[in-house]
Amino acid sequence: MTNSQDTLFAQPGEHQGNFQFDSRVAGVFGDMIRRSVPGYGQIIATLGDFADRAVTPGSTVYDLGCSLGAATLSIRRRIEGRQCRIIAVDNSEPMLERCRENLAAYVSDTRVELMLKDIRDVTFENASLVVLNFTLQFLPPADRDALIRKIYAGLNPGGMLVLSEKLKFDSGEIQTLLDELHLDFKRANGYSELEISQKRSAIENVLIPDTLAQHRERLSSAGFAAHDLWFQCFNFVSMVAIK
Ligand SMILES: Nc1ncnc2c1ncn2[C@@H]1O[C@H](C[S@+](CC[C@H]([NH3+])C(=O)[O-])CC(=O)[O-])[C@@H](O)[C@H]1O
Ligand SMILES: O=C(O)C(=O)Cc1ccccc1
Repeated sequence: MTNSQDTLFAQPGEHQGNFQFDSRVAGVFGDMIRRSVPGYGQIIATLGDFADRAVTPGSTVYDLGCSLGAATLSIRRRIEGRQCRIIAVDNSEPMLERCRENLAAYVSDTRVELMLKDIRDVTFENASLVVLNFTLQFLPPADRDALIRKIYAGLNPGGMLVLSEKLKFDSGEIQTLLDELHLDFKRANGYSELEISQKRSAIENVLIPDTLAQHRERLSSAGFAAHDLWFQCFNFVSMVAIK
C-alpha cells in the first residue's frame, strides 16, 4: 500500500483553506491516518473479524468512503469463497485510483466494484455488512440521518453496520482531556506543533463530529434495535449496529 510520509502541513502557511481528499492527501494517506487516528490498525484488522461473522454467501458488502481500500482489503481476505461482492465507494478520484492499485496487488475470488460517487447516492441491496470507517463525520450533519436510514433499509436481517467516528463530548473537561491525549498521540508519532495546528485548522469546517448520544439516537431511530461501542481510544470510537 502507498505509504509516503505525510509532511503536508510541515511548512508554515502550507495547505491553507479547507482539507480536501486531493492527490497530495491520497499520496500520503496511509501514513497520515495511522499516525493520526489511535487504534486505526486495530479497527481495520477487526473489520475482517466482523466480516467473517456477518457476511453471508451471495450477499453484498459496502465500504463507504473507502480511501485507499484498507477496510475492503481486510474484509476481502476473510470472505473468500462466499460468492460475495464488495462495493467500495469514494468521491475522490485520486483515492479511488490508488485503491484500485492496492486491490490489484492481491489475488482474490471476490469481486470488488469501485464506484467514484457520493455515498449519499448509493443504493443498498442485499447487504450483509456496511462499513462507514471514519466517513460519516465528513457528511453535512443534515444528511447523516437519511444515509443511516437508507443503510438500514438495504441491510438483510442480521446484517451489520460498523461505524467508526471521531467524537465530540458534552463535557468541556472531557473534551479537553481527550483532545490533549490525542494531540500527545500525534506528537509521539512525530508530528510537530505546526503540523498539528495547521491540520487542525484545515479540518475544522470539514470534519464535524457528533456526540456518542447523537450516534446512538440516529442508529435507534433508523431502526437498529441492537447497537453499541466495540472500540474506543480517546476521542475515536467504533460502533456496531445489527439489524
Ligand atoms: N460524500 C462522500 N462521498 C464519498 N466519499 C466521501 C464523501 N465524503 C468523504 N468521502 C471520502 O471518505 C474518506 C474519508 S477517510 C476514510 C478512511 C477509510 N474508510 C479507511 O478505512 O481507510 C477518513 C479520514 O480521512 O479521516 C475519504 O477518502 C473521502 O474522499
Ligand atoms: O488528524 C486528525 O486530527 C484527525 O482527526 C483524523 C484525520 C485523519 C485523516 C484525515 C483527516 C482527519
